[in-house]
Amino acid sequence: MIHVEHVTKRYPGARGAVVALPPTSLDVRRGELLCVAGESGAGKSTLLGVIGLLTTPDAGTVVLDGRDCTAMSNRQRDELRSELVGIVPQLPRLFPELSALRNVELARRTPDRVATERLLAHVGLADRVDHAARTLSGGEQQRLSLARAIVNGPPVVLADEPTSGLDDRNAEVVGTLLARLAADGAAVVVASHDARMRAHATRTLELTVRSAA
Ligand SMILES: Nc1ncnc2c1ncn2[C@@H]1O[C@H](COP(=O)(O)OP(=O)(O)OP(=O)(O)O)[C@@H](O)[C@H]1O
Repeated sequence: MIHVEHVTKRYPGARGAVVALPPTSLDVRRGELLCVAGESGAGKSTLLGVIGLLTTPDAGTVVLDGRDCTAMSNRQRDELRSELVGIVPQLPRLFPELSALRNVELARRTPDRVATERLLAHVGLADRVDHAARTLSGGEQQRLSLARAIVNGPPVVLADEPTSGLDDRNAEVVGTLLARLAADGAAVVVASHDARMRAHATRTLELTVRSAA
């Protein structure tokens, strides 16, 4: 489902180029949960951005569901992303004044209140359906963010540090939900240096900080 070959990314810096992502290759099939680990600055978020077609690599190839994204226009990339990819950002991006239900319904391609309530129950928010997002706890907001990302059943799910700042109970809930998505047939990639998240992975890829040559 995800094929990444020799992608790299650098940014210009005051003291020479910054290596945001060293040459990286990976394959993730449906049913797998890959944990991308590595110290701060190793390129985990950059790699997720490249896979999610938000960041264009300097070199290398990204193929999603058999479709080579290398030469795609921004519009084609946007369309493919909305068709295939669900992204759980590091910090939940929610509409704070809107209810949990509205937050998910706005992300849904075809409105379906009953299905949204079922999804919210699935992520443990059955009793928070009508609560404004801003009134939810950090763990609840993270689960709501996950619900938004998966509402259209994307075959590719990318999550950036989904357990950071969560207590053990919420971290376990989020890790279990992501593992279940993989078991149900998604290709899941999680950027995390959290051992609690790594415990749910079928595989781990360790990135290391590189300095520009
Ligand atoms: N837009 C950008 N412009 C300049 N430098 C960037 C940009 N994005 C990332 N970088 C640099 O690239 C490197 C990798 O960043 P990235 O956010 O991918 O690391 P990370 O492994 O996700 O780190 P963390 O665990 O702290 O979130 C860092 O040195 C970062 O400062």
